[in-house]
Amino acid sequence: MFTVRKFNQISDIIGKHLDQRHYEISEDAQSYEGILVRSADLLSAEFPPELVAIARAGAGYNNIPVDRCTEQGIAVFNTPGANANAVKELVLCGLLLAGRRIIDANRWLESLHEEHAEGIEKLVEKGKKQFVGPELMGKTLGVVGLGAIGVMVANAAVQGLGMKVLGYDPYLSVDAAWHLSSEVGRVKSLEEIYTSCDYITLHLPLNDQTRGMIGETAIQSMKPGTVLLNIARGGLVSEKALIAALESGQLRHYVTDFPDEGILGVKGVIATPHLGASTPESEENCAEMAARQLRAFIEDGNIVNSVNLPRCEMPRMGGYRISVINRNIKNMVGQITAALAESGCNIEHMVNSSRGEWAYTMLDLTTAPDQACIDRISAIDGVVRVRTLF
Ligand SMILES: NC(=O)c1ccc[n+]([C@@H]2O[C@H](COP(=O)([O-])OP(=O)(O)OC[C@H]3O[C@@H](n4cnc5c(N)ncnc54)[C@H](O)[C@@H]3O)[C@@H](O)[C@H]2O)c1
Ligand SMILES: O=C(O)CC[C@@H](O)C(=O)O
Repeated sequence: MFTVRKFNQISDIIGKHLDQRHYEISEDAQSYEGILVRSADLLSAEFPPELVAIARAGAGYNNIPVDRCTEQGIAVFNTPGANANAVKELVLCGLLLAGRRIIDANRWLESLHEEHAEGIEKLVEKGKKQFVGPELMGKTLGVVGLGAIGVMVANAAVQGLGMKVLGYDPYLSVDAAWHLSSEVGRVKSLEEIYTSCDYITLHLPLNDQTRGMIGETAIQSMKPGTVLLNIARGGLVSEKALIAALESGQLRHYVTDFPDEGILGVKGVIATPHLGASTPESEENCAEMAARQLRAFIEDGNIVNSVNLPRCEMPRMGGYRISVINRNIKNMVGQITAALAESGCNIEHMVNSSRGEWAYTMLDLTTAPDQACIDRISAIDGVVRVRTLF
């Protein structure tokens, strides 16, 4: 029996993969092997020694202390693409809201309704000229980050809205490149996005490299009246520079899913309360993918879509499986296999993968290793976690 601690409301579909006979899903357990989380902040959380994996039901994982997890031998997973369509739709909505001044017009209508009991139709026709707003067709959209969401937004804007689209992503994956429409122009610098786009939308992770990337210099190099959309993470944009730019008209609108007390009420801000992934479809997709990955790792040691460990899968073909997380330094596999030989264990199957500074090995053994054998492997310099999976 395993315990999984849930840190947010997560779709009940997780029960399909983490069934009651083998898993207890708890909101307050103190000892647990797995975590399921959405946006809860775990950055300063203390983890129990039994914890082996955290699955983030979503794309961004800046709420998880990934480096600390790796040092403690905890695998971190996310669910790339599982909520991309929901976010794409919110971005398209943001483009339309900002382009056509729909929010201001709606507010005005509500005030008319409060002030006038009748004659609204005449007032509507007279007052509508204040809300003339440009069409999107023919305008240029810059997409920063061409991952699961960025590609969908870029394709929808170029193919469905008739916009010109420029995309920037220095780390574009082969998979994303395959899915990107050939009508989307790829640029090599952010400056090209800033200087040539009417609308700019951000779809990249928040990390030490990207925090505050949209600051005064970036905003000042944009076209006057640019609309900036940020459904990715609030920290990508410097609030001080943003507010000054909205006040001066350098930015016409800031469409964001990450409002706070600093920007709410500022003219030109169109905000939603972190609704990007809040559709039944994406909540289910994310929960299902997160639960499936958690189970594959807890029970079989298999790793798919981890953000800190290499992809590594080996089908179960019998035997006694152990898994090892270690630093990616020389002679680790040699030392692990030597420790097994010393304990009289025969290896039937083995797989080893590395990713940057870390490596992962799974070994299926003919006989169950005893505790002395596990201790011997754990004692190898660079090994941070050894698990028995039988
Ligand atoms: N508002 C929401 O509810 C919501 C929902 C999903 C995702 N998000 C946010 O959107 C982000 C993107 O999600 P995704 O599913 O497309 O992720 P993804 O991993 O598929 O794509 C991210 C892309 O950003 C690119 N990138 C990384 N650093 C970059 C840089 N410095 N400049 C340009 N591109 C860079 C990567 O190469 C990758 O292609 C997430 O990290 C998350 O923060 C928000
Ligand atoms: O869980 C959510 O509602 C938001 C998820 C979103 O921020 C993400 O990064 O995928």
